[in-house]
Amino acid sequence: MNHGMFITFEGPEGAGKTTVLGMLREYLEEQGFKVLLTREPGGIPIAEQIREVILSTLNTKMDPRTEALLYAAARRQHLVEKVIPALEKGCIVLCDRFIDSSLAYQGYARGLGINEVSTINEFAIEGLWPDATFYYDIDPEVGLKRISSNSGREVNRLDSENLEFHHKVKEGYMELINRYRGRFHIINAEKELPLVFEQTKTKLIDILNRKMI
Ligand SMILES: Nc1ncnc2c1ncn2[C@@H]1O[C@H](COP(=O)(O)OP(=O)(O)OP(=O)(O)O)[C@@H](O)[C@H]1O
Ligand SMILES: Cc1cn([C@H]2C[C@H](O)[C@@H](COP(=O)(O)O)O2)c(=O)[nH]c1=O
Repeated sequence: MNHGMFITFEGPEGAGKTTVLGMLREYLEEQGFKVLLTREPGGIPIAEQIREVILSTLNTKMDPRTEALLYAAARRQHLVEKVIPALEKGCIVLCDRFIDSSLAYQGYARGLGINEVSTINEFAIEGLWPDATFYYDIDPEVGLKRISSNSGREVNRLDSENLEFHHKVKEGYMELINRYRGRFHIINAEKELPLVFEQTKTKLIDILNRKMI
């Protein structure tokens, strides 16, 4: 099997992941790599429908465990239908959020417990942890300001949580970075976009070179 690389991108709201990912895809394709850029929750019709249910601002009564299970269900379908086939074709899969979002948002910030949320997600991913994860480090207030000044960006149910929740999300990520030291690569996302992109690109090239040795 010609196995590609699975790279995930994480961070608080408005950190710049989606913006950098678009630039990264263009750069990697220019270098001749086969790339799949996708996102969670979503990336395929079933998971995009689950995304609508989770993120609709109308669904204010959603129980935290229901929320965690829906993210895990969307993850499972997206992996089976899209991510695994692309990896089998040797693609570099760039995924905007993955399991660490569930661990930080549902496990830590919602208070369900990182270990508990990890258990349901291990059932969903069957051992397919990312090869590497980029964490875009930003003060949640700065990220939320970026989102509110972007008129094209809808504010979803999770964005609308209070500031305390968003600070907890960041704390949750700090826990994960301690837990999975070798996998995480931290990028200062408060810098200017060209610098954020350059730092990501340099680290990613290093990761790809090490894999090819
Ligand atoms: N380094 C940067 N400096 C200033 N603004 C930025 C930077 N990177 C991205 N932005 C802007 O911030 C906003 C949010 O960026 P983006 O959608 O890429 O973030 P995100 O991490 O994907 O957010 P979310 O996970 O909440 O969807 C956009 O308007 C984008 O143009
Ligand atoms: C995968 C995943 C996501 N979330 C949250 C994080 C964001 O608030 C939204 C997704 O919106 P984005 O604009 O695509 O970043 O969902 C979560 O709480 N748990 C997860 O597993």
